[in-house]
Amino acid sequence: MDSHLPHVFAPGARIGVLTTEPVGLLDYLAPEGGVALGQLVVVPLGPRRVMGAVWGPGQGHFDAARLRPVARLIDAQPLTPGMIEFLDRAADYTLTPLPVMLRMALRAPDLDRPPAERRVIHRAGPAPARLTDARAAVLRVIDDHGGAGFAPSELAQLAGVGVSVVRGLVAAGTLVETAAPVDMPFPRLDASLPGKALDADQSAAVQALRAGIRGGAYGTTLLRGVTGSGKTEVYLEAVAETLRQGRQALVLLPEIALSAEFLDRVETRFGARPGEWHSGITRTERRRLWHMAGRGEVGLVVGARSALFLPFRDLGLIVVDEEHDSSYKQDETVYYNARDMAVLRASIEQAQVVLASATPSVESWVNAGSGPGGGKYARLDLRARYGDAELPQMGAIDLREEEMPSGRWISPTLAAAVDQRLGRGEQALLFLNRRGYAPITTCRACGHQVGCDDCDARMVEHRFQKRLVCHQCGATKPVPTACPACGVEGRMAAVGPGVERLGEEVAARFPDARAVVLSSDLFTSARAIKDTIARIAGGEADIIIGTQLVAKGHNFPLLTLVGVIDADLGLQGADLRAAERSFQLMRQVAGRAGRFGGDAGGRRGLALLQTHQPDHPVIRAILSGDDEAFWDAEAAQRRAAQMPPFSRLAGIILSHPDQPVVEAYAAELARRAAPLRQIGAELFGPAPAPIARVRARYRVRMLIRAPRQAPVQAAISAWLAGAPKAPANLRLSVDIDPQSFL
Ligand SMILES: Nc1ncnc2c1ncn2[C@@H]1O[C@H](COP(=O)(O)OP(=O)(O)OP(=O)(O)O)[C@@H](O)[C@H]1O
Ligand SMILES: [Zn+2]
Repeated sequence: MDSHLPHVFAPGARIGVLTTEPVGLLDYLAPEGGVALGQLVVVPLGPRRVMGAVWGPGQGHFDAARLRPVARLIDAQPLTPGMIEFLDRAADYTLTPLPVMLRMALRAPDLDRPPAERRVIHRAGPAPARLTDARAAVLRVIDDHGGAGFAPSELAQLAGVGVSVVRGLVAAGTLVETAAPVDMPFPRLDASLPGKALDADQSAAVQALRAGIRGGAYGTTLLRGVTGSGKTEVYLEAVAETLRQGRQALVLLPEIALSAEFLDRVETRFGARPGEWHSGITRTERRRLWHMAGRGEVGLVVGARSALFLPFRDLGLIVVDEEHDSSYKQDETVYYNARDMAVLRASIEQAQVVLASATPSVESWVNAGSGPGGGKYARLDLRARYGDAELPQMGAIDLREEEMPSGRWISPTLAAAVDQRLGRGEQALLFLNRRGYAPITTCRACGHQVGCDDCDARMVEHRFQKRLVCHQCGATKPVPTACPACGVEGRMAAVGPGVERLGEEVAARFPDARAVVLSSDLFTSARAIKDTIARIAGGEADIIIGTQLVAKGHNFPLLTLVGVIDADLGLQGADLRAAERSFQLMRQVAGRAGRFGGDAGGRRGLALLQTHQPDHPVIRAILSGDDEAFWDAEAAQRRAAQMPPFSRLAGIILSHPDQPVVEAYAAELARRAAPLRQIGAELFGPAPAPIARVRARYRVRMLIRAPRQAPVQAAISAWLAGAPKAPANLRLSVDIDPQSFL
């Protein structure tokens, strides 16, 4: 933002208002009393009234006589100039229309309504004597959210009942309706409470981060530390320093909805809980946090990727924990990577970024390295686990040499290791990154595999739900008893394992063990998963069977064995990140083992990888423990192949219900690619996407590869601006820095 722009506009001045409608920026007249830059307003648009934000002086290309004044101001803190610049630049970078970007930043309920109208429902007494299903559903929602307040209509909607049911429970005294303690500030976090005593690596890292924060300028640091080394402890000290400077901090976590443990740690360190921003919070909380971020009345926000678009008043620190995690990339509506947008936002706000990981992305590794392309980020290392906990010992189980009857996936060697832990009262985790019962349902008579009607995907049997489920579109159907292709009865068979089936095998082999299957689809709420994780940590299970849900960040003190059922699962993909992803996932899941050292009564953990390819470079790298060599080799390969971060990629995804229509249009686009060639970019495709049909739409992809410094966004804009009009119902998305190539 140019610093000479006025920050207040006099009454009647011509101003530019960015609306949340597709028309985007329009000129209006500043209202009586004037208006500040960034002020949220309601403006007339034709017969309607729409929301917008004052984005700067008017553009001028609009007849002054026809200008209309702003209808009214919204009672919220104006967006800061930094926020405006961030949204502008994020829109440019991701090639997202600016109004869509603004809508993302205003994603808090009822922003344009005065707060006085808010009424909320809380639990007040015991369940009524007459407890209908509808009433029980309401109480379940309220109890699942641990006492949070709901608007009556929101509560009814979440419970899938009419508002009258909620009113009935209020009348019965089970619930109470009160005026909402509207948008209360969050309790102050007390940074002066003592932190933990730090070891040498931790202290050195904290010193460096503190210095950066005190400097008050932009900087990004890769905080690399093996699992259990205390990265969290270190960045909490960076949060403390930020709070002491009077600025706000944001910690992004993958799977935040599940991270009860993290919130407890914040409370222990700072005496109060942070603001939370993720899909599991209520509308009331969402609205409150949005306003408090803008007023500077929440010191620390812990959130999912979209928390990056909160209107912080003065953001001094952004931590991206598990920075390599693919959930930071949003692959719909707005295609953005929260890690990269965090760096952008921090550079505008003069803030510090901490990227924390035991297994950084190759991009961050290169940026923080001393090799070609490096030097952009600082790097700090925590080299050992905290205290006397040791990293787990790693081993491979060569499945070619194990006796594996069909329908069994736990090798005798792994089973023996599990038995040993059971005998010692320790826990074992069996990891299989596949939800459901079996990935394939096939007919033994004709070989037909049951697929989704609308997608090019097999349907996955979920025995717990008694349905086949498409993991692309979510469609379900009953498991057929007769083959849908040849009609033969009784020959349908489940092929391959999912976690549910592995659960069956565990029950049969270890009948006395308490086993629990952890997979997101087996739980009805985030809270239910959280509770189960807490119970596991408390020792209420002997064998945990889980998908990647268990790989992330949990501390299970009794867990000393991790068995990876199929270490080959992720190795095959043609994806440029297949090796990297497998490596990260297996390192992370292995890192759950033996996190508590001798004085906690624990032993050194063991991680066993079942594989048919013990000599595969990724498996060898994991076994050897030489992570640096692995990343250096990955980076060298990317460089040789001119792949990111040594070049830039953009994906173009087109879809349409008719295959010839989308193919013809894509071919036409490809013929007109001169603006891309002008910047030295190459265009690959169009080609059918690897999943060529999703939700009954045919999908075609193109891939653009450009030199690192080339203005790829501008070239794509010019290219698409010169394209012929798209056929009706065609969808085109641009994915800058794609993570998924499906
Ligand atoms: N300085 C310290 N004093 C006391 N306990 C510590 C210290 N540092 C770390 N710990 C403890 O060691 C365990 C691991 O630390 P932490 O969770 O911060 O590691 P991490 O590197 O973030 O782990 P991961 O990457 O596996 O999530 C935790 O139980 C933590 O409380
Ligand atoms: Zn489908």
